[in-house]
Amino acid sequence: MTIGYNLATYLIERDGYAVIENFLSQSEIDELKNEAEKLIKNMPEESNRAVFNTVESEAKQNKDQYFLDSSDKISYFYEAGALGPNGELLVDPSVSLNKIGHALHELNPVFRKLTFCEQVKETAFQLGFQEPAVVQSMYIFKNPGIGSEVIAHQDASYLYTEPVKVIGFWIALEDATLENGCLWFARGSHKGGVHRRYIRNHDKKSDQLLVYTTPSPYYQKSSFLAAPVPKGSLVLIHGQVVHHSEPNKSQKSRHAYTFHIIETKNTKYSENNWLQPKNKPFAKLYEN
Ligand SMILES: O=C(O)CCC(=O)C(=O)O
Ligand SMILES: [Fe+2]
Repeated sequence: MTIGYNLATYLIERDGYAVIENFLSQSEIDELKNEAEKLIKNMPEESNRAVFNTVESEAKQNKDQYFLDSSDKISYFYEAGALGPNGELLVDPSVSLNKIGHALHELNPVFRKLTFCEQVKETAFQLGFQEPAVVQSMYIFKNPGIGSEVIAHQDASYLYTEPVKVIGFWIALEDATLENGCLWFARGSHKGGVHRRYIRNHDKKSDQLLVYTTPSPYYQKSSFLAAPVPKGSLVLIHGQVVHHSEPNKSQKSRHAYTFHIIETKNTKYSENNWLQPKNKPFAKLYEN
């Protein structure tokens, strides 16, 4: 590891994010990428395919029970341009996916092993987590030419606890560059509270199962700094820091594995969050 935990903790407090290079070795990267390839080979039948796009189809996504149901499954989310009206693939399967989620850390042995490894536990411990739980995980593809933008957001809008204590572990499995859609951060934006929330809709007459509490605030492009990182890097993302990524217009993919941990000690996990524990509590990081 090229930066120590004291520095990482300091940077997260100052900027809202920190990069730890060489968090994964090449063989660990290969293991995760090979496993993702196997998952692609097992993709669902046409009739069970869903699109994930944060830009055009907020409303569509809200209606989408598929998203809600993915919390305890290995579900596949496609790029908007990848599927025809009947779920038929319009592009090669290897570049069709936006992401796979949200329970890889529970259900897939390879992703489980990495998520609950000593290095991850040590990182959470150094960041001051006392009883962290892993709540969700995603394999993000950001495929060449088709990988869509992720609009500016705070992770705490989705994974709200009181008080707020959520950290994203975002691990680059390929070099993330300006060209292929690296992360961008509004430095210091984690200090201004949670700007809006994404919650379960209590209006049972509405066909929107999930809603934002307010429209997205306007975030000035000029306040964001790019965070290009080499493969193997861990980017630690404070739950309140505003971040986004551009579409991938390059010829190179930008695979990443990401998961989120919350503090469970002396916090309350919001019952309004889209993601709720089903049948069993969230997996405690130190006990697995
Ligand atoms: O990979 C991306 O482009 C966005 C990921 C993200 O927002 C997250 O992991 O919290
Ligand atoms: Fe995020």
